[in-house]
Amino acid sequence: MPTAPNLYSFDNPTDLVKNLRAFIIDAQNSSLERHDVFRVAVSGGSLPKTMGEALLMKGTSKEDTPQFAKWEIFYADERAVPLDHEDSNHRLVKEEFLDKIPEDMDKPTVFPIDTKYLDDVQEMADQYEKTLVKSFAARDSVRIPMFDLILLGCGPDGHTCSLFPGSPLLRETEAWVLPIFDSPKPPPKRITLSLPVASHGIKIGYLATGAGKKEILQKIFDTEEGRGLPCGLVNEFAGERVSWFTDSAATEGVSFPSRSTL
Ligand SMILES: O=C1O[C@H](COP(=O)(O)O)[C@@H](O)[C@H](O)[C@H]1O
Repeated sequence: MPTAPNLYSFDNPTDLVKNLRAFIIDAQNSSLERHDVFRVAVSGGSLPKTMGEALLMKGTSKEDTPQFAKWEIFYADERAVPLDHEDSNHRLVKEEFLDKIPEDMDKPTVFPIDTKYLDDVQEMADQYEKTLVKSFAARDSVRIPMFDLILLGCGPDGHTCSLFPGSPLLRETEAWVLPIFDSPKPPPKRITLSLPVASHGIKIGYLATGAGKKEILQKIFDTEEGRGLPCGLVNEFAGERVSWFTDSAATEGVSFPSRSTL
């Protein structure tokens, strides 16, 4: 029976960024100790900017510094658009984070979608799953890949990755990566990690800030209905492995207990 997720609520953006950084570096250090690689799945939306700010802060020691040469970055979801398109999650991650890594630091290995398959999202999802199989199954012979860290966002309707409320995709138990042909939020064609994979990280971090997230956080943390939304399901399956990084504007009115230190 998984225990409850951690809900962190910070009074100012600096504290949030510092704590998010500590959370990511801690996940990195234990992964490198365990298997000398750090496999991370990242989302688009509001996450890449804050993730960039957190990771590009100067470290105070080797233990407090990202070892990007050992990082493998995958996408928790991606839109079926060219990599430089304004809707591309990869473009966001590149502009907000990858392009800003100082010259004297190593660069992570990044796995964007193969844009050869923009017109065939089923094939795009299958090919992306093969990319994951190469990195995970070959080394660990696993049934469901376990990322060292999954960084997620929460839409105002409770969607996470590109798993939307009420979607039949939420019932998937076998596939690792799924195609979406008719996303309720544009663009319609996307690929996404399936729910079993998205909730199977050693650590899972959510970023949800601002008054625009207030209603949905209240629903997810305080109501039965919210526990059935995609973000609520990740909370339920992963329990204490999930940590939410939020601010006071987003948690105003949430009864579920929050903390302001890791
Ligand atoms: O469509 C998407 O939205 C979610 C949530 O975005 P946010 O801006 O509300 O944080 C995001 O996590 C996902 O990657 C993206 O494709």
